[in-house]
Amino acid sequence: MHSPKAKNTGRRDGSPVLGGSFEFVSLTKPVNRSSPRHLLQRQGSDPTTARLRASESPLRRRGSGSSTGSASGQGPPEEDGIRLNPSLIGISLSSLLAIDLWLSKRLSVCACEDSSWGSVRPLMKLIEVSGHGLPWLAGAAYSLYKSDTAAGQEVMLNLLVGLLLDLILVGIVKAVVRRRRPAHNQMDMFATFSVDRYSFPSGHATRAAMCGRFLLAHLVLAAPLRVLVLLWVGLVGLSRVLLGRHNVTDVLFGFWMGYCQYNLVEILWFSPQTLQGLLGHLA
Ligand SMILES: CC(C)=CCC/C(C)=C/COP(=O)(O)O
Repeated sequence: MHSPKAKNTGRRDGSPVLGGSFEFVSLTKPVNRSSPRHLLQRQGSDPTTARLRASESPLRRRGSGSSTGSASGQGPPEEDGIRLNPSLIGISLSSLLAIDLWLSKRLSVCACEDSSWGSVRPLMKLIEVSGHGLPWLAGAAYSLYKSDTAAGQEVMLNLLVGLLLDLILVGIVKAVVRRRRPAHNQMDMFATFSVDRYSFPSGHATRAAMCGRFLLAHLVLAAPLRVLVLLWVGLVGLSRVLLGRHNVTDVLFGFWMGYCQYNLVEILWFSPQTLQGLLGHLA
């Protein structure tokens, strides 16, 4: 009788031949072997997923010098064994990541002057400046200084608070997640912080979403101007991907985060009384 563990008579590349005997691999227990076949399974049988894991995983990037066990012939460590169990969430996440990378690469048509839409790059960079933190901070501070009504000062002060909060929160998430910017990005942005070498989430997208909501809620704008604000928010997000600065998920998460940040600004809202109290404490 054939044993399920009978010698593999598959092809040289490790794939089984129809009619030959098959080896059964436990999906519930880590396999402690390091044959090329199992290494392939560990990377994901789909070559795209395998490549993605190698290029995306921070563990692999940061710990390239660390032993995975397989290279030293000791077999994969426990952690790798766990990856053998393909959960639905795991598969969905890697598929989403694969689509994200593929789509982002396809859409990065202004990543450099030689790209297919390279001539539009200056316009995209102009949109980038319109969503940069510096002009927004300077604009809000100037408006606060120039405003001669209490209501105007209150709104501008809270916009300033929101912008600072945005810089801090985005900085924290970028430093924690540490997702590198796409390889095709040219790092030629002006005035960046060190965390801005990371791409998740897009700071421009969070700012655009938060400021967009802020403007719509606190400025009395005619309908065409409201549409323009929404259009600007969308264009800032799109330009991040077209310029090759971000992957699509960086921008989508950025929009969501910026949307939530506005809620936080509303919760923290500084009234003139709170402000006077704070200033009184400081004086
Ligand atoms: C120097 C100041 C005040 C802000 C930096 C703004 C900036 C360059 C953010 C990076 O945005 P992305 O994450 O969208 O590339």
